[in-house]
Amino acid sequence: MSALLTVEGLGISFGGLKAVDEVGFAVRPGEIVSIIGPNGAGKTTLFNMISGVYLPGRGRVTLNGEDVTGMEPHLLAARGLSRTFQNLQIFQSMTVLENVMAGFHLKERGPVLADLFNLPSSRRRAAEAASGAIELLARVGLDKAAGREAGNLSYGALKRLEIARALALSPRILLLDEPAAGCNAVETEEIDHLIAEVARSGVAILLVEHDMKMVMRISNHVVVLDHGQKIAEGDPAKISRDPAVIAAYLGTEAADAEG
Ligand SMILES: Nc1ncnc2c1ncn2[C@@H]1O[C@H](COP(=O)(O)OP(=O)(O)OP(=O)(O)O)[C@@H](O)[C@H]1O
Repeated sequence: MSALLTVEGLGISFGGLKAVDEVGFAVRPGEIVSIIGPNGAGKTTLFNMISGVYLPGRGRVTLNGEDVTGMEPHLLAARGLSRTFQNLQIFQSMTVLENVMAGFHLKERGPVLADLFNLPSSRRRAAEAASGAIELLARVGLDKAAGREAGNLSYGALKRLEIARALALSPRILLLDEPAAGCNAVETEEIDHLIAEVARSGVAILLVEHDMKMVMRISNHVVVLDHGQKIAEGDPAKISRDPAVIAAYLGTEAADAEG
């Protein structure tokens, strides 16, 4: 199957530092691709360039055959690219249902006047968003929590809520920034299953994650960064025995031990 997302020669510098340097890879529909690497390797910066948060200094991002390099996040969302963030961006005082409905409203962007005057078209959209949101909550195992205030959920449930909200945009590709960070083993496994189920439905997944066991369990393909450069890529089995990858991680541990 041809690639949905293609990244070619992508790079950015901050001052004199090449935070990401000439990185390229591709993601196909239904595939789970993970970006790994030691702290400061450039993973989040790469994500930020792909999702329109940073303007790349060099290179190209192609989504479904269209050059989308440097395109703003809402325009990327309209083209089927949705993302979550490392630090949860949930509205804590809103209900679980309202949080997912907010995702639908991002997609719809209905006429403001219709909403202001509470016209039938606006009420219909709200009803559709509510039923769509409940379906999504069932998919992530949170339908019974629909009426609860989001701030009262466990951390793992909040992470799943964030994925539900990203899915409200009906993405073709979902970028997940550390979806299991801060989760215990049971919560991580629930997120594992959810990501695998979303991929099986045909959505491409691009993941940044520190939990190496999770990465090796669920990824079809792994891209390894170190000091902004791609040092390896391949399936999990190949990556786990790649000498350059082992050296990059051991180098970090040695530095940590010295510090
Ligand atoms: N906005 C910025 N301004 C200056 N330097 C930055 C900026 N963002 C990132 N950097 C630097 O770019 C490099 C890559 O950082 P990045 O956060 O992308 O790494 P990472 O692999 O995501 O790390 P971690 O695993 O710790 O999240 C680091 O040296 C970082 O200090």
